[in-house]
Amino acid sequence: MSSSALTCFQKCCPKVIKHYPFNQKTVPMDISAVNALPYEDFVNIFGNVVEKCPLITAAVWTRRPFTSFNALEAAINEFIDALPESGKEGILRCHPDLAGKHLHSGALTRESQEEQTRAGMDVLSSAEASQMTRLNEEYKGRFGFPFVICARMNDKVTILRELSERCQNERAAERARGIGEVKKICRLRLQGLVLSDATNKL
Ligand SMILES: NC(=O)N[C@H]1NC(=O)NC1=O
Repeated sequence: MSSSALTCFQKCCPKVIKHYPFNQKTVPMDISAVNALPYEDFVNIFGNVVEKCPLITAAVWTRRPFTSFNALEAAINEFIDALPESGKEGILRCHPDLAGKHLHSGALTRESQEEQTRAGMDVLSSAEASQMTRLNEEYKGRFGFPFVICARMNDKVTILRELSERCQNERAAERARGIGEVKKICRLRLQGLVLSDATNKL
């Protein structure tokens, strides 16, 4: 972070600054602190609100100033909605499998690791783990992109049920459904970084 931006950010949000660097967990900042961030810091902080898609964050930076948390979220969602279907599928392909090999090897992003662990993906019985692997493969074979669901809004029972049911859908419906889940994941990740609008109007 440049020194002028750091000073500005310190003024805006003194509680957050002690948590620098930002790739670690931080106290949520207010929207004026978000608007004061230079491009590099903005991408460092928000680059993974859509899993492994910092391009989205980089593009959305040009939409500042954001009037509120909801405006920031809306800018991200509008960017996603404007993508061609191939771009939306690309976003889905950036997501790791639920309960996949990377969960146990520690190769997931911090956010994904936390979400999957919270949903109990790391403590599946061997029967559940085999079912998950089989259905994940079936899903990818049918659609050409991985099954995506907001793990923090589900548990292992609902995830397995949804995975099994959604394998039966049409590709376009599943693409739209997966993108809807990406937006839910994004909203929850943003809530960990930015104060919500009740406390946060410009
Ligand atoms: N495949 C998939 O849904 N992955 C994810 N879902 C979620 O909430 N975090 C993820 O990494």
